[in-house]
Amino acid sequence: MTIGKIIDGKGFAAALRAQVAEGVAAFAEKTGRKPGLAVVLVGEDPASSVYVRNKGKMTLAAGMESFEFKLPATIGEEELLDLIEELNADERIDGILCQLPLPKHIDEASVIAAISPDKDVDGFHVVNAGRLATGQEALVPCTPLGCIMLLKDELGELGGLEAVVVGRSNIVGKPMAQLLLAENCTVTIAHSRTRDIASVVHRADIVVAAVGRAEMVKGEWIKPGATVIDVGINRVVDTEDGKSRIVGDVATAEALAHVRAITPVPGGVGPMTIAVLLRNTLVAAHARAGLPRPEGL
Ligand SMILES: Nc1nc(=O)c2c([nH]1)NC[C@@H]1CN(c3ccc(C(=O)N[C@@H](CCC(=O)O)C(=O)O)cc3)C=[N+]21
Repeated sequence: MTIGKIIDGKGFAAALRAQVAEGVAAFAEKTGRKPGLAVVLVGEDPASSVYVRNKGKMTLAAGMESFEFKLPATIGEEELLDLIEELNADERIDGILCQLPLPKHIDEASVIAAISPDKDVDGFHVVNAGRLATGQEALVPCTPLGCIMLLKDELGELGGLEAVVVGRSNIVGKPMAQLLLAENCTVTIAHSRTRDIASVVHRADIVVAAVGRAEMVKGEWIKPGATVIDVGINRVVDTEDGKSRIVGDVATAEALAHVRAITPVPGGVGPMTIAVLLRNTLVAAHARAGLPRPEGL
């Protein structure tokens, strides 16, 4: 039995960050300032804290300015909205990311709506979602854009291919479907109410799994030769050694016998998300400075 290729998302992300760093240097040369990214973290979730720290490090490594705001979980919505207003008005800041999920007493939609669309490097604002859906220039959500970059690198032209996105979230599934459509794929979104999901997935040349359920997509669902992008990051406890590890939404070991190529977890889509965040911040900085989009990004 042949075995598929494992896509090196980690390596691709490192190359993208290096490319962003070059663009940052050129931007600083032209404008006399560095692009700036503000990350807002509400509450103490340890996994989120680690992730925010990594983002801060990589932001600095790319030559940008990093602004971190750690707020207590008890902060009121008004106070958070006031901070976002300050960040919107701060000329040093090109990108604002408010880490989700937020505590239950804060309305996420209101917080996202408060971020200036021009600084919305997550691409979560309805203005950016609408621009993406209507084919206008937009800030595009980092994870789906990273997935498209990996797919184009692996497959070249995507036009005419059958793509199935499993999951319909606003942050991954829906924008992923829009991006695949913009690449002229035939796009299906499957979800928890889809009937016979196995046979829907089996049609696909491209499968993007973004449901947040550990190893839910089985190997035999995959059409031979399909390319699989696994967006899931699920922490599971190993029944054998009791240690926790991270697995994707795809049963990778099974799928490997069927795929042309597949992203691993970890080391696949996750690192791309952060690299694209830096890319989006550089793109936002150019737009805010009235400069054309940096080439090749
Ligand atoms: N407004 C907002 N924007 C986000 O983009 C956002 C968010 N909120 N909330 C949390 C999720 C999670 N997220 C990850 C990004 C990279 C990795 C990553 O780099 N993972 C590595 C390491 C995994 C590990 O070992 O923990 C990997 O997959 O190889 C993981 C998770 C962005 N998020």
